[in-house]
Amino acid sequence: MSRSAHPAGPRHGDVLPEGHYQAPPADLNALDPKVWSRTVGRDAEGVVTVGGVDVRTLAAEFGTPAYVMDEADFRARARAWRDAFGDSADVYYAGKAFLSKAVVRWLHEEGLNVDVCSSGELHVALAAGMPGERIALHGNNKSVQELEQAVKAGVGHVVVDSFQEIARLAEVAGAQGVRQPVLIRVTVGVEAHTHEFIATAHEDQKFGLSLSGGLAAEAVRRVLAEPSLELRGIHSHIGSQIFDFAGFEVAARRVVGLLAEVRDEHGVELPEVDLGGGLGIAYTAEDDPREPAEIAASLSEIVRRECAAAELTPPRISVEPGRAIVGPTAFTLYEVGTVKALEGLRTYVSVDGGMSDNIRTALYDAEYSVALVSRTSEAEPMLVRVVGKHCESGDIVVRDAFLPADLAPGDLIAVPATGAYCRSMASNYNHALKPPVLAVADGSARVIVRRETEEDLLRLDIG
Ligand SMILES: Cc1ncc(COP(=O)(O)O)c(C=O)c1O
Ligand SMILES: N[C@@H](CCCC[NH3+])C(=O)O
Repeated sequence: MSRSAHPAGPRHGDVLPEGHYQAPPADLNALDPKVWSRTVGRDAEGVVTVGGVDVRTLAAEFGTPAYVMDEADFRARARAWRDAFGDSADVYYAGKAFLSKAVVRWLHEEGLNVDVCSSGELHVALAAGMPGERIALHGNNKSVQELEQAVKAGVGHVVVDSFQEIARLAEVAGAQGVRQPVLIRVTVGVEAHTHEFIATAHEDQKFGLSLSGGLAAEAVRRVLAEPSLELRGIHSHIGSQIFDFAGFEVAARRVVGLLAEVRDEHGVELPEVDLGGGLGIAYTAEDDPREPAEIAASLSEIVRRECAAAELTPPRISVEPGRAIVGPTAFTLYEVGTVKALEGLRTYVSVDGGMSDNIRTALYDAEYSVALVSRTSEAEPMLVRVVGKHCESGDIVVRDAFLPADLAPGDLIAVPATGAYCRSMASNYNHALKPPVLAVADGSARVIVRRETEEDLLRLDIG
């Protein structure tokens, strides 16, 4: 393995091109616990280990790129959410962040529920043994078939999102002779401080029924009029990767406002409120997420206070964290293929994956960090852009970061905090094969989602 330096790459102190980067970290070998999962560390030789297994062994045994998930960390985060809310609330893990049978089993064991938003996710949750009543079904355009499957599975909640869906679900539930519990998804009119594509509570978007426009109140009337539907409560999800709690505060106030209106108009006190997910995690050292206990205390207090003001019995709360549970538990392991220093600009480090295994940088301008993990290095910091191998110049994994200047082909690097919305949003662009997900714990690693193969691609392509 060559260890050539790249003297043309920018150095700390140079006038650097415009970008999102921060100053280089004091120690490039350090692994900031903010962005790396709990069991990550370096062994005596400086190789990064997770769950007691070193990354060189993982790469040799399972290949790269690979998503490496720290099972103990996943379970601990799931438990922390469960314990933070205790028996007074329900925690639904948002399966869209990442769903596999192993993960569903861990959630089941740790006492969490699951939210799904397609028949595919529903199928995986059921196949892994999650009881139907601990599953909630979301979606702004659920098909009749999806509704039929969900009702048949006895899902605990269908979260209805349109007038048409209320009518469709009523028919489906009626046909199966079931009274289906539902929540109504409302848009509370909050401008959440996050990327436009992942904000979901402002008025001008596809999700939910607006409170201010009266659609939510009309949805309540329609659900109450359907004998095959049981209105359990109201659902609000304001967006994703949110740090500013003010949005949740406004959302909770407005949702409780609707509960009071429903009581006044229909004489019914709805027993449940779901405040969705969306809590931010640290992708870089600049991010400061809140602990579940603090979040639980704030949300419960807001709902309690608003209910007291409206003279309502506080409803049972549910929340739907996805990213906040799975995001920090995994990193993506890549092998460096080429290192190209551009005089006066930056150094491009190409890895063996890219936008097909992490679309978030291209899609949301998301920021990530990166570290050399197969060894330590005392070389000076070099400003890099980590890019993939796709036929696309926007194929960027980490826009701006620092890696040691002696980085070379064959080195392993890892991008932390890729547990959420990376494997679940992976694509086959350029007929890339989706990487495996490895679960590592107690000194051993196993494949929980296998790597795709070229046969998989050809099996779909029936000529
Ligand atoms: C309805 C709903 N619940 C929960 C989530 C999970 O969000 P996050 O992974 O940001 O916690 C989402 C995604 O934003 C969502 O749309
Ligand atoms: N996929 C998004 C979040 C959307 C969440 C689902 N409503 C992300 O990667 O951040």
